[in-house]
Amino acid sequence: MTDHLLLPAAGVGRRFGHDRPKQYCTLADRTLMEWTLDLWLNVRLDGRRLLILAQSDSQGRDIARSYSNLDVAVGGEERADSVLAGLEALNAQEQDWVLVHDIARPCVRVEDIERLLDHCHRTGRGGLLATPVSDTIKRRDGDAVSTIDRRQLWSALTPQCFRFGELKQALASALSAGVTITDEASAMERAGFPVDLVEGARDNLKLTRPEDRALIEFYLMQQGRLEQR
Ligand SMILES: Nc1ccn([C@@H]2O[C@H](COP(=O)(O)OP(=O)(O)OP(=O)(O)O)[C@@H](O)[C@H]2O)c(=O)n1
Ligand SMILES: C[C@](O)(CO)[C@H](O)COP(=O)(O)O
Repeated sequence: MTDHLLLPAAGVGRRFGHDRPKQYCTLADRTLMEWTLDLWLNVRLDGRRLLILAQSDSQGRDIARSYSNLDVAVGGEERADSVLAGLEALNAQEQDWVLVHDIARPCVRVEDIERLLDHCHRTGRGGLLATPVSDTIKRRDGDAVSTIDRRQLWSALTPQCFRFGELKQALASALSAGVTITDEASAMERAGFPVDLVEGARDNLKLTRPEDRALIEFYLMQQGRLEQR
């Protein structure tokens, strides 16, 4: 079996509110995209690496050209459409493993990625990096507010790692059924495939809102990847 990597990077970053997609916001001297691509250079994978870009994204194509062993595919309307497009472009063997990682998560730790991959290789079961919820969680239903027991609640991170054939089938089935899919695991759960959680570090933050930027810079400094200011 071979291990491949898909990097969804075809979003527009609406919640970040920038004049350009958030994957092109700069942290020190590099774009968010480059911080994440650089991190993955430290992960040994024997398969293909695919950066999934918006159709008209010339900046991403320019960046991709400066990385060896990085191919480009065109994404779709939603993240799940982009991942499915990436799987179709990958055209791997059914039993190959596919890691899917948000380009917007530059602080993921190599050791966490390796632990997830090792879990999948050892058990033959797919899974995802996740972190236990630490806040008290509320549900609001109209004017009614209630508290949800958080002892079984986890925040899903990426990468998420599943077998190529099963993931492609599960994602295609969910999308054709019109189901809203925000991560690969939810499509696999729906299809009845096993999904395991592998605890990952909480600093694997996704750049989503403007206030996340300073925290990601801090985490990059904490990890020794960005010079302390
Ligand atoms: N059609 C899409 C939408 C999102 N993504 C990617 O999926 C990852 C996680 O999605 P999210 O954080 O939601 O990014 P955006 O969709 O860009 O953000 P927003 O929802 O605020 O527009 C990002 O790396 C994003 O580039 C993608 O490849 N294709
Ligand atoms: C896949 C993901 O990172 C898991 O938490 C997340 O769902 C992607 O962000 P989105 O805002 O849901 O597209």
